[in-house]
Amino acid sequence: MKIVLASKSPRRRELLSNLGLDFQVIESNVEEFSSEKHPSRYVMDLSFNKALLVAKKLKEEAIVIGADTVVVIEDKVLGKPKDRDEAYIMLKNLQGRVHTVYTGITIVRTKDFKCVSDFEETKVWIKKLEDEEIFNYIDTGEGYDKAGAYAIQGFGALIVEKIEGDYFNVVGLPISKLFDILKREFGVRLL
Ligand SMILES: Cc1cn([C@H]2C[C@H](O)[C@@H](COP(=O)(O)OP(=O)(O)OP(=O)(O)O)O2)c(=O)[nH]c1=O
Repeated sequence: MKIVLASKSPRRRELLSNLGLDFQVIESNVEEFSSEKHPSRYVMDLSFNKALLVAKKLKEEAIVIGADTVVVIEDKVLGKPKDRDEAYIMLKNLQGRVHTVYTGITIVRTKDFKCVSDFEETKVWIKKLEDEEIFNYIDTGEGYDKAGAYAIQGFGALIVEKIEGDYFNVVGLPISKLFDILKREFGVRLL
């Protein structure tokens, strides 16, 4: 069965490639908007929009995977920072505290448009940071296209104290949950 990743994220691509999976990438370029208020429903809704848009364009039989990641602190949902000031505000808010990373995933089968959505959540503790450290971190440039303005897989590893839950979920794709769904709901076995 052909597998399509509906994402422009190089991280998601790399995580799937690491598993030796043969798949195609088609960006969805969908507008990232959802009226859902709860983070878990919000990320599932956006992942659904991404996967469905790509699935509708395909002529052949395939399984399409969409995902969306946000950082949530108290009731605030943080996406990607639009500039340096916003990155600073996000990191200042995250430092010295715990937050939750939510990733929603949706799998759509083009044959019958069976859709399954789920989400994963991981708690992340960021160390207390001096302003100088925050600015130096922003200057690495790696946080701009990442939810919450940091990348745990890069220099961000230096500012993370600990996590509770799936690491890959923070990077943007909860691989273990994804394969459970592929096996259970679509009969796709990878092991
Ligand atoms: C918190 C965190 C997020 N991220 C990334 C994962 C996601 O790619 C990104 C959140 O943006 P998303 O909107 O989820 O994804 P995207 O725009 O990169 O790609 P697409 O919509 O095409 O699938 O933040 C990290 O890489 N490391 C981290 O530590």
